[in-house]
Amino acid sequence: MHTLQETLSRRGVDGELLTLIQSLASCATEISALVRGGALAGVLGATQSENVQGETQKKLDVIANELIKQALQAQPLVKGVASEEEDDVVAANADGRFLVSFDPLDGSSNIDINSLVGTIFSVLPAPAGEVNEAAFLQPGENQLAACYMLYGPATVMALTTGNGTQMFTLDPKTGDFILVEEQVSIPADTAEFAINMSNQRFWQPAMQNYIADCLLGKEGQRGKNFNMRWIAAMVGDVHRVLSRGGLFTYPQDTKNPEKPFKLRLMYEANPMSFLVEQAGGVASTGYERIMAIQPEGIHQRVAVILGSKNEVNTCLEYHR
Ligand SMILES: O=P(O)(O)OC[C@H]1O[C@](O)(COP(=O)(O)O)[C@@H](O)[C@@H]1O
Ligand SMILES: [Mg+2]
Ligand SMILES: [Mg+2]
Repeated sequence: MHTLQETLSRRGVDGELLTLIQSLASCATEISALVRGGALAGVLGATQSENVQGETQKKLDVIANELIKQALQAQPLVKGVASEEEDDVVAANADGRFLVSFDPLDGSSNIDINSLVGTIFSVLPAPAGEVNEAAFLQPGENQLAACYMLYGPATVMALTTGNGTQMFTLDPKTGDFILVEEQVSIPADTAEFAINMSNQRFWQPAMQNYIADCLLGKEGQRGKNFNMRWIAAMVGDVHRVLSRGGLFTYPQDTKNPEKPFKLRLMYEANPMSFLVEQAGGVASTGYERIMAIQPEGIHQRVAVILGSKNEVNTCLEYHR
């Protein structure tokens, strides 16, 4: 049994980064307890407010955001934070070395139906000078660490500091995250895809054709039958991909011409891409590697295709 701290020390992770990751883990432990309390913890339902993206905030979105924001502002190593639920960058400590972007509660539509939700973090180095939006606009390749916590039947954390992807499970008795997998490895081949099929008529031809060929199964040119899953929480879908392989995508669509992409680069696509690549998978928009994108805004959205290497590469061939 190795705790998060023991594991990161043994792996030679920089002591300050280790301290920061422990703060992130503590936030997740608190959110996990609130999620478990459900209606009894007063965390279900919506608020009257909208976030910067025009989405109605759930109570738990706001509670998790405040909890994480306050914990990170109190952490001397953190210079600033950017959150899905904050319009602008929030300054923390001028001497801090790290910038943290986060999705406090991913899978918001699942909260009230007692289904999977999670939290996603991305850690970047803080440049010298003022903390403003420009400081955060670094490609995903610059990430020092990325992790998600999934509040499911068990609370789990997938973490990378750029040397493989590790998986931990929260021990409810001690409150420690315990190492359960030292090197996650996504199988290169899969017969499972994850996409919101209700948007099918709005996809671009490349994705239409790729999914159509998967659906033809054994009789089609792919020559095998595919299974489909959709959790409606990226944390849940990516966790399945890390656990048993698969292809997950939220592609470009024309449903709302002002919003051709759904997932956010800085606190969804980039950290998940880092975790997937470090587990041997691939993460692309269809046309470029997600982690190579030069961001233009903290709430920027991108198309995401990630998961098992050979399957994602097959999907990318349809985009060429
Ligand atoms: O409602 P849809 O179209 O199925 O979208 C589900 C997607 O939206 C998200 O829930 C967006 O994240 P938030 O819940 O943090 O806004 C993803 O986690 C998920 O993959
Ligand atoms: Mg999200
Ligand atoms: Mg969210």
